[in-house]
Amino acid sequence: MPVVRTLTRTVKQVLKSPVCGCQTVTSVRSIGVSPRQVTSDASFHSVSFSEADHPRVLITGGLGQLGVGLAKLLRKRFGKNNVILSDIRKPPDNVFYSGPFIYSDILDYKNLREIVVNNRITWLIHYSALLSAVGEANVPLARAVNITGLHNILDIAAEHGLRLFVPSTIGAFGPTSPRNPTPDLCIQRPRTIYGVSKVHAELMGEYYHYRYGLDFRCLRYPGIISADSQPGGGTTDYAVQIFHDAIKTGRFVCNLKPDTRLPMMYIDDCLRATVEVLEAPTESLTMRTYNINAMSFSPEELAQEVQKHLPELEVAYNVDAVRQAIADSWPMNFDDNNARKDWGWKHEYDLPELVTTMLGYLNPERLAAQAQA
Ligand SMILES: NC(=O)C1=CN([C@@H]2O[C@H](COP(=O)(O)OP(=O)(O)OC[C@H]3O[C@@H](n4cnc5c(N)ncnc54)[C@H](O)[C@@H]3O)[C@@H](O)[C@H]2O)C=CC1
Ligand SMILES: CC(=O)[C@H](N)C(=O)O
Repeated sequence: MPVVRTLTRTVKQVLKSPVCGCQTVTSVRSIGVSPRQVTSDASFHSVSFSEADHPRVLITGGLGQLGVGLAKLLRKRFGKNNVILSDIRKPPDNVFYSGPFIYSDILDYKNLREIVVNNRITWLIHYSALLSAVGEANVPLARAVNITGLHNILDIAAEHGLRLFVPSTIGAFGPTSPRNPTPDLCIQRPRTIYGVSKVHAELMGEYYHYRYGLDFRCLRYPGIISADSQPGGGTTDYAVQIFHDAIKTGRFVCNLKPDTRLPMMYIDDCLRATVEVLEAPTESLTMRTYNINAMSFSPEELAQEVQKHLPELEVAYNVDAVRQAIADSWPMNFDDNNARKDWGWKHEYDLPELVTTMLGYLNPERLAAQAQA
């Protein structure tokens, strides 16, 4: 009975929480006899009113394709020092000097908890993961990072009353899911460790939400395309590489078949969606995991669009069997009507806009001028 009372109290506290998610709740790991227990009212600093206005954000796995861009966006909104990037890799100079950075291995529960406590974190954005292709190449590591790491994140978020964002992916669906289009709720039987771990994250996050009142928010991202950051080993990476090769060598060898259609999105739309769902009023969220989408195309269609700007571009195909099998099991089109209806999701970049923007950004003259500035 005391456990039930604690949980009921926890849920009530969370429901009463302010927008920044600055409430403190009882440790989930402490529900048993965990030595990791901290008291629910542990408070090491007094928080002034103006500081409490903004969330204090920690981004895990922040040195990958998406983290640095998200930190930049959030720092503009909440102030440089309110957003901490973390990773297990060494940050390049430009990242290190642009705002707070901290080493954090998500497999180290105590270290993670210390960072959250010492920095009075209120929003946790959990980007650490091994993506689809690298995950298949090292299943034990993918299982550890994507599943054990997530357990640490969930417990710390619940224990400290954080608002938790964990991205999922089109890869959370499999060959038995409806593929054209794929709705939010349908069969999910992915055949990659990456997909399995993301379905696990969706379900565990939702379970912690309903069981412990955790403010869990999750978007299923399509393949993300960015100019100033490199993808980390996924199946959709070709859609970034084509731009670099088109400009550098005028020749691109694609590792997927020409007609492999997948949902895709420009990074600015992805990061904006992330901020929007994080800021959405609780009552607008009828679900905790949403599909979001912008466009769908095949390598052939993308190449044709790039060739409108760079007609000399030559494209050849050398199919990678692992990536092709993964892509063939993923959605071709993504149904994101619930996100549009509930919290007003609207993409800004379609295929022509994406290609113009990517080529404009990677224009050698622009990059040279930027390097000199
Ligand atoms: N980029 C994309 O196209 C998509 C990304 N996502 C999700 O968005 C999130 C971010 O994606 P990206 O930035 O593209 O990933 P990425 O692979 O580029 O970066 C992941 C980061 O996690 C870090 N990491 C690995 N092990 C770690 C550990 N033990 N502790 C702390 N950090 C660790 C890596 O050092 C890396 O910097 C991931 O969860 C991914 O699944 C979802 C769908 C599409
Ligand atoms: C779509 C994703 O989740 C990622 N880019 C991958 O291809 O693994």
